[in-house]
Amino acid sequence: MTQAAAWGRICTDLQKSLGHEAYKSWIDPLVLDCVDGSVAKFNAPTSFIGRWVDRNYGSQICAGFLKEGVPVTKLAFSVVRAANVAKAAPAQAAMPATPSAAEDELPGSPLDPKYTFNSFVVGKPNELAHAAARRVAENREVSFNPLFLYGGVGLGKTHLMHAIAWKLQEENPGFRVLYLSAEQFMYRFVQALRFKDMISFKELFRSVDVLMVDDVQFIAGKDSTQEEFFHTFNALIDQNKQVIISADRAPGEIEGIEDRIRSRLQWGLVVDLHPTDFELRLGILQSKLEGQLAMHPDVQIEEKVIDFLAHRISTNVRVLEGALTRLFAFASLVGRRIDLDMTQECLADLLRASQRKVTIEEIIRKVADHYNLRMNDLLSARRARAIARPRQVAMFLAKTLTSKSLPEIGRKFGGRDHTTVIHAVKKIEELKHTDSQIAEDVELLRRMLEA
Ligand SMILES: Nc1ncnc2c1ncn2[C@@H]1O[C@H](COP(=O)(O)OP(=O)(O)OP(=O)(O)O)[C@@H](O)[C@H]1O
Repeated sequence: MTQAAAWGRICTDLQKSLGHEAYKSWIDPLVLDCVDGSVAKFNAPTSFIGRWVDRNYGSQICAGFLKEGVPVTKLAFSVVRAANVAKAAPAQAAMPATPSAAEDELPGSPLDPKYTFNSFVVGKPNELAHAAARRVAENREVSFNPLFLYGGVGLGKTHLMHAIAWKLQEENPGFRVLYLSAEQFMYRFVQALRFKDMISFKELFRSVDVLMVDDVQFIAGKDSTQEEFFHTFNALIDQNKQVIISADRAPGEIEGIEDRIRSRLQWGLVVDLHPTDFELRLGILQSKLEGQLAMHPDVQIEEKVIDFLAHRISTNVRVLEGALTRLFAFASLVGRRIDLDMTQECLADLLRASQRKVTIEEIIRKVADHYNLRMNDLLSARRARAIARPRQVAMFLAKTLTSKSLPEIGRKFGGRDHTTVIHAVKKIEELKHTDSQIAEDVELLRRMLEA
């Protein structure tokens, strides 16, 4: 089987799962160059498209390759400008030029049809950001200007931005809504400078009804781009045109931007998307599960897997989504039902990476609380069983839940020798099999510490 044929079939699946619009905007412009080891190398018309695909569809594409028997774990993108893409296409016969051409005509970034308010799951951590986004999208009156949305990686900023853009266009046909990344803003600006076309650039950006700039932290440290952005921003706000900005941190925390810009960004409403909680992750997984089940009707999944994922993968929603995609691709490939064993086997790397880092201090505190002791008791030289046993439990947990060496653990427990730690670990290993109370205590503490 050739790589091109495999990629062709992956494209067919992607077209079905993403829908025509998203496929045309993001996947169609890519050309598979080759698969080199575990890396699939693509040519893309812009680095933005490459990064977007990697972030949003990377795990789905890797899962597609896996299903085709090609163990790809990473994607790499080289920028090949529109005119050269077709020439540089050994693996894909015909390369439609539409998206790159379209990109030249339209200054905005394409919107993903999947990112709507309907598909956005609301929970406590994002309810304010969601409410503000809806208000701006549904109200004709400009209420907060600018609306500044910020939050950590993969928490749904871009999803909300696209949802606003879709809603604005739906409610106000003919409205000029311009959505683009800060990187694209810079790219347009540099092009305008290069081709001495600043007048058209300024006219274009000042003629929109709504300007939406994603990932604005990108312009930090880029002085001329900032300057131009500031003028565009001011001109639009002065005309009472809505401006919506997103970033990975609050305006006050973006280093490398001028104070006047920072203060202007804070004029309107600044809202953040907090890290997800268990309930929100569960809700998101359940909504994404429907899509996976529709795509893989042959695959069955045990309900507790969803709970397990929501519990264990708390880093960000993109990783959570990627985990589900990978599980379904794997299950469909091997024809097995998704249960906890398969989940742990298939997602071992993700689960390891998202495991919370537990510190020895936390362990000592939790164990002391659990046995109604003071932390100092565990660090002391006292040998009474009521203190020595909990101390051994704490040492055992320090060895199994952290990557600290035996001497380091000994030092943290009141300067003990590493042989004392070895003895404690062995003792608790034994007692776990013979003393059900100890086994229960260790399990309970482990869960509390890893939660
Ligand atoms: N509340 C939510 N409901 C449904 N899907 C969500 C939610 N939050 C995030 N997602 C999904 O998680 C993925 C990542 O979200 P998105 O790209 O919007 O994150 P981001 O905050 O813009 O990340 P980055 O900081 O990397 O730019 C997307 O597929 C998005 O649909």
